[in-house]
Formats: sequence, structure tokens, C-alpha cells
Amino acid sequence: MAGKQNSEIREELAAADAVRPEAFDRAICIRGLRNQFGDAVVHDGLDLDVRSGEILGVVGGSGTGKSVLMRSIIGLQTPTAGEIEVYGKTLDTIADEEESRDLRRRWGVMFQGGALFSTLSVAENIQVPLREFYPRLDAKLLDEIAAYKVQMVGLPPDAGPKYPAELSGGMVKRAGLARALALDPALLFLDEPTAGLDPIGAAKFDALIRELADTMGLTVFLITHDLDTLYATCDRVAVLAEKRVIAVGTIPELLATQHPWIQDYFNGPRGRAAASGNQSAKSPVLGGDRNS
Ligand SMILES: Nc1ncnc2c1ncn2[C@@H]1O[C@H](COP(=O)(O)OP(=O)(O)OP(=O)(O)O)[C@@H](O)[C@H]1O
Repeated sequence: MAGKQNSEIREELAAADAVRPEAFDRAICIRGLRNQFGDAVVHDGLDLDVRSGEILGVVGGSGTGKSVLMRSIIGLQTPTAGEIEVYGKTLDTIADEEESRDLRRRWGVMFQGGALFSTLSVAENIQVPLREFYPRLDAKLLDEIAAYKVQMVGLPPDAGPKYPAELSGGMVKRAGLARALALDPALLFLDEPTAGLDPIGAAKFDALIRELADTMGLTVFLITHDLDTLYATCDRVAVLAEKRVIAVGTIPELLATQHPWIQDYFNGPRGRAAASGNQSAKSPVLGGDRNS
């Protein structure tokens, strides 16, 4: 019976491909975005394209609206004005609930700090989006998928039954990533994934993101303050300042611009240290101590 249900679900999935990410050169297209809270204008005339298959780093000073931008894209924040398309669809104008669900299951989100449910085990956390989108999946398959995701992010198998409070900071991040990957998304949003990790743990996490993105063909929207992460993982970087994206490109391209914030950011002492560290450790080592 369970097998029949699961095969039916797979057939439904194949049939319900209203959104086909592989058909789009640009995963995300934003034009004229404005976000305003009371008198405070956070974004004004913000344009940004995220290319399919790239890891795009998003940087900017504190309060420049990186998280608000991410929340706007995934529909948690209704913009004051402007247009946001994800795989050619605009979330707030999709009338059909099925189509909206189809779009939302194409992305996974890892919020700042992991945002795991503290009363659920790691495996149960991973199963939350699966239960939401596929309520008829049976318990055995849910457990199998959770175990696979645990392995995929480099957690030991015994991490599945553990609760977030029993995990190290690095393991919490990996569990958050596993949950974000639960639905096999095409698009992954990461909000400061390495914040709070020690440099070795952060480097391992960077390598994990790069490896997963390459093997799964993911498009990644990655908010970070971590210069090492930019050098280790990102194909391009978008810079938020002056209420919009002032520049987007590879790090060498950004370095060629004369904008003072960009120069301070990449050519300041930390930027130079990250650049030289990137030269001497081009490919951080995967694996090793999986507790970090
Ligand atoms: N729901 C809200 N209501 C009012 N103001 C908000 C709301 N959400 C965000 N803001 C404001 O929008 C601005 C941008 O916030 P956001 O969290 O996007 O910044 P950020 O660039 O991600 O900052 P950080 O790097 O410090 O995380 C801040 O001034 C914040 O106080």
C-alpha cells in the first residue's frame, strides 16, 4: 500500500512540473524593487539577476537590507513596489495555489542561525518541509530521505535522532542545510551560513556548499559578511549599498571598480587577508572532524 502511494506521488510530481528550472538562464530577476518600513526606505530601484547555476554572494553593510531582499524573493516580505520573478513566475501574482506550491518547492532556505525547531530531532526537522509538501509520504520513506540528507551534509548517522541542543554549532548549521535541501531544491538561499563558526568549521562549511552546489547543479543566493566564504565559494558577488545593488560581478571585476565601499571592503586588511588565504588554500579539505 505504502509503495503504491509513493509511486503515485512520484507520478504526481513528474506530472506537476509547471516550473522547470532548467529552462531558465536566470533563476531570479528583480527589477525596480522598493521596500519601505514607515519612513525608512531600505531598497529603492533595486535591480538584480541571479544566473542559473551560480553561487551569488550578497554583501553589504549591516542594515543595507540583505535579509529583507531574501525575504522579498521567497514571499515572506511584500515589497512596496517592483517586480521579482523566480523561474519566470511572480509569486504574489500567481493565482493558482498549486502553481504557487510548485514554485515554492523549488527552493530551500537556511535562515540565520539554522532556525531549527528545538523540540524536534534533526530527522524530524528535515521532514518538516517534506510533510508540508507531500503529506501522503509514509513514515518509512520520510525516515529514509532524512537519513540520506543527514549523510549528504556530512553529519554522522547518529545525528538524526538528536535534538538541536545536543549539537555543536557546526552540526546545527549542517542540520539547517539538510532541512533546506529536503525537497531537492534547484535554488538555495543561505543567510550568513558561516556566522558563529570557528575558521576551520567555516572553511569546511564553505567547501560543503561549493561541493553540493556543483554536484546538485544548485543556484545559490548566499548572504554573508565572511570574506573567506566569498573567495572560497562564490562565482559572483552583488554589493548592496545606497538602497540598491551598486555592483555585481566576480571579485576581480568588483576590485576594478572605484566605489569607496567596495574598495574598503575588499582591499581593507581583512579583504587582503582573505585574498591571500584564498591563494594559499584554494581548495579547503572536506570531511575530517564532522563535529565542527
Ligand atoms: N519587518 C520590519 N519592520 C521594520 N523594519 C524592518 C523590518 N525588517 C527589516 N527592517 C529594517 O530593514 C533594514 C534592513 O534590515 P536587514 O535585516 O535586511 O539588514 P541586513 O543587511 O540583513 O543586516 P545585517 O547584515 O545586520 O544582518 C534594517 O534597518 C531593519 O531594521
